Amino acid sequence: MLKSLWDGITSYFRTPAEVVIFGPLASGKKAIKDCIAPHARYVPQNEGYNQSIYVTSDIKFVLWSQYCLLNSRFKPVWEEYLPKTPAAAILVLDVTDVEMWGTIKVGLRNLLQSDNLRQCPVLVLLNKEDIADENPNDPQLTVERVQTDLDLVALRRRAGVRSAIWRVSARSPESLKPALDWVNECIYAPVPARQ
Ligand SMILES: Nc1nc2c(ncn2[C@@H]2O[C@H](COP(=O)(O)OP(=O)(O)OP(=O)(O)O)[C@@H](O)[C@H]2O)c(=O)[nH]1
Repeated sequence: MLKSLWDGITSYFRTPAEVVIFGPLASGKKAIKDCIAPHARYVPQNEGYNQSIYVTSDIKFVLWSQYCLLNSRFKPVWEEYLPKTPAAAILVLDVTDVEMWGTIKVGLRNLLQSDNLRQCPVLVLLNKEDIADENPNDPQLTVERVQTDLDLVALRRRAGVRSAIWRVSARSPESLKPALDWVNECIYAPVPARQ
């Protein structure tokens, strides 16, 4: 009883870890957030930039849609509105949206290399694998292609950050288990990034 009261008090004063979930429109960011933290509370925002915030007692989720990600002229916006030192960044892509990929990959690579995200762990989720599996002959993104186009290996080597990439489905919580373990580890057992 005393311990849970103490845990409650300390979590009230603790600064929540910030997790950025970003990606193109309708790729499944909210669905993924709902799998990670179904009871997180929505915090209404006054300003736009397609940002939504949800909080639990120890994590603040910042969800960003495509609007600002496509073009590096929005760099001042990323720099101002993205958390400065997020505990983890989760890029959610629709694995079936190959057409969109050609347009957004450069913007996303630049964003990952921005000062805000360059040194934080990056998890890429190729979401909606259930649809891709039902239509195996339709074009779909591969782990290798996304990894290469985003230069994830180079990013990891340069900044010493952790990165991972998985195909998942927000409709199948089992497929998300390794990804969620990874996020937990980033938040609760962080490895300091190289300067
Ligand atoms: N089949 C399938 N549908 C999914 C999956 N994930 C999300 N969806 C659906 O895709 C649509 C968009 O999902 P959201 O979670 O709202 O996507 P979002 O990226 O938060 O959307 P915006 O905030 O509008 O950019 C919804 O109809 C979801 O039910 C998935 O893994 N499989």
